[in-house]
Amino acid sequence: MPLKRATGAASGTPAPAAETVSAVASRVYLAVALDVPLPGLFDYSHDRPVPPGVRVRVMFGRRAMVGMVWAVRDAPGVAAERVRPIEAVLDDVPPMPADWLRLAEFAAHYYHRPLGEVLLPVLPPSLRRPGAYTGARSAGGPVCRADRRPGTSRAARKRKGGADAGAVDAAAGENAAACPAPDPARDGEGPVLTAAQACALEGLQDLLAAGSGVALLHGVTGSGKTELYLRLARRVRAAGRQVLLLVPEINLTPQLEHSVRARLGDRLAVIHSRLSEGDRLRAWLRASRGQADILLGTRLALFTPLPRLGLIVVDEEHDASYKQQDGLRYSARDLAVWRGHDLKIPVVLGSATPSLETWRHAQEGGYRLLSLPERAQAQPLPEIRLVDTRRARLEQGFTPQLLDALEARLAQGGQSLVFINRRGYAPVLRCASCAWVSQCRRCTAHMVLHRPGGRHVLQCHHCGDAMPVPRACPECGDPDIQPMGRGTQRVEEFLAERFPGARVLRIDADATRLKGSAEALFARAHAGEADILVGTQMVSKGHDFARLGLVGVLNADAMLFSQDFRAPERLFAQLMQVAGRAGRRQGGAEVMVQTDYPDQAVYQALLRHDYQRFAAHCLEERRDLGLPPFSSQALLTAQADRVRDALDFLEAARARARALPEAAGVRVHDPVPLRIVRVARVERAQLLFESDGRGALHRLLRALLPGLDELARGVVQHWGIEIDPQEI
Ligand SMILES: Nc1ncnc2c1ncn2[C@@H]1O[C@H](COP(=O)(O)OP(=O)(O)OP(=O)(O)O)[C@@H](O)[C@H]1O
Ligand SMILES: [Zn+2]
Repeated sequence: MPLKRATGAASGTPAPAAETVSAVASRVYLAVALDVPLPGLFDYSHDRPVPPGVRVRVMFGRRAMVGMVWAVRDAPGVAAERVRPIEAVLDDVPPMPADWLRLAEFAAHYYHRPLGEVLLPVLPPSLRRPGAYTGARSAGGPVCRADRRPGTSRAARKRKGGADAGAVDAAAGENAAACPAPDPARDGEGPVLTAAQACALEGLQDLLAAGSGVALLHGVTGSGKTELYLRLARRVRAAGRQVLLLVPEINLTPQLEHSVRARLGDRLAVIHSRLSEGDRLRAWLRASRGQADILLGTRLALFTPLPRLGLIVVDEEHDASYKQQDGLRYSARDLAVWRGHDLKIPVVLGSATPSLETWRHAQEGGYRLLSLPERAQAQPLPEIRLVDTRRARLEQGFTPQLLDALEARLAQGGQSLVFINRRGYAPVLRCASCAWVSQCRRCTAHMVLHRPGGRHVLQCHHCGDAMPVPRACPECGDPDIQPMGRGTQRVEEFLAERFPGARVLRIDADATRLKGSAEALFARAHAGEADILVGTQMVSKGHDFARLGLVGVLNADAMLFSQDFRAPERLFAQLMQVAGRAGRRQGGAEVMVQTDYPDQAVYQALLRHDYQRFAAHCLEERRDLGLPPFSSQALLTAQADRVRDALDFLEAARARARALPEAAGVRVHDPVPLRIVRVARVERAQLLFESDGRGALHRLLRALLPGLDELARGVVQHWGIEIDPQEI
């Protein structure tokens, strides 16, 4: 949050243009939300009322911006002659619906952010650019262009015997009769359900019949959760309602999109951040006009208006990707539960390894627990082995046992996956004579060695800085500088050398940077065009690889000794998920986890595939320590040139918080520097607030936050607040 936040009055409207002053008397005042880092709403005037949820173009200072009308006011919050008129009412889409406005209002309130920072950034980019709107609908502009895409023009729809644009728009209302009945030919498709699936489906149908409530579908990997989502979606659609299906990763959308299309037809829209602006707008319009029955997407799809919404499904609900990590730091899972509650519609959370927050709700009866304890195709869960690396002779990080297992799979023509959650070639470069290491100039982090296409470069994963690899040690001149440790690229190189006949395919953030490349790589993996996959967490979840029989895990111990209290929970989930990719169609699958610490509780629970015991153990520990889900947390973060300043600011904030009457029942910890204290030359620190009850925490923040700008001025560059932080 920048420092220049207007304090006090909600109105921060800049000085008026001279010609507006005389017109003031006959005007209506509008409270407009703008995406600027200032609290409150901004007053503008117009010659007639504009309903809430309509976008308007306004001048803010000298900048033209798109804002959203929040309310019509009787009188402005500042002197009437200072209020500027709006420039235009953007009527290319109907006003945002009331339930959408409630969701945004809740998010702004709960995450302690200005309304404008929620309402506008969640819209498709073309609806927020002041230059994009070109007058009335018929005059063109992005919405009009999106509507005229080849094949969906009015004429094309007429040719297909479909409705014209007006009729399709009408379907956007509550009018269920306007959506075609599901194609009966598709209805019978799909496998015969297993007994557990049938039982869970019954439970889910009860939820639909009841009209609302949250269910946790706890199903082991490969238990056929997706099948149940599809069946449920079909029922909801048959009742004329829409379904919102959330997935954590963009890369999981093609697989699910394919299943949805095959089973439910084409009234589907897909939204994620890698779409082109045009495609994103088109999908948003189809969903918000009610022309799509199913909306499939990543976290940002949660904020799509859906006029007939009847069900929300959050797949892999435990996944950290549901948490937005910048701007409005919201949890799409938590907001999905809120939206379901607000609309009185059911919400289904699915996972093999539910978050402890969700698990606790299910244990205490707040959520309905439905279980799929076995795999759908009668395959057993893969056998897990811990390979002790303490006395092993390692070859490039691989134990002989893992190499033998890879060789055996290759001989059988099976597919294997080597999982290492570290991209690049090697995490650091080191000089053998003077112990120089490749340090980022701008961050307290090492520069990672990368080898794109055989070239060597050093790259910082925190600030993006890159530089060529020095020919010799910059400190002592010794040419013997060596990569230490390994990442996916080095593993790929080693395996290709070690198993010359094998097709080795690496899938990580670097290999999938170009648009469409992820889809192509996953398609090759699914088609069995690779013998050994090398991948990061990107490959570890959700994918239904048919031939994968062996999973080898390198470097799992890196997460064991993290300071973060959620580290064991995350490690366990990650290992269960990656293990779950193996043996989904044939038996005899195995998972080998290399570790120096085979006795650790997390590995012992993994051996037994025992989520429940592990969860019970973690919850007990959390209860004893007063950690979430038994308490609520918020993090105040500060960024400054020097960490001392960030800490001083947080110390002052802490003193002020403790002096407030609202501090009763809230634990305010000591400010601490972040583990990676400097990123891009900015130093960072944080202060943790914790309380047994959510209410007390939020009351304290509401009393404290408005005064912090004053404390921050001249001391820190930015401060921010994060509610329910996932990383501490
Ligand atoms: N009743 C069934 N009979 C036969 N096959 C089924 C049945 N239900 C699901 N399947 C198949 O089982 C496989 C695993 O199902 P699915 O991918 O839905 O599992 P999942 O529970 O979502 O797993 P994960 O948590 O690993 O994502 C899929 O190939 C699916 O087509
Ligand atoms: Zn850096």
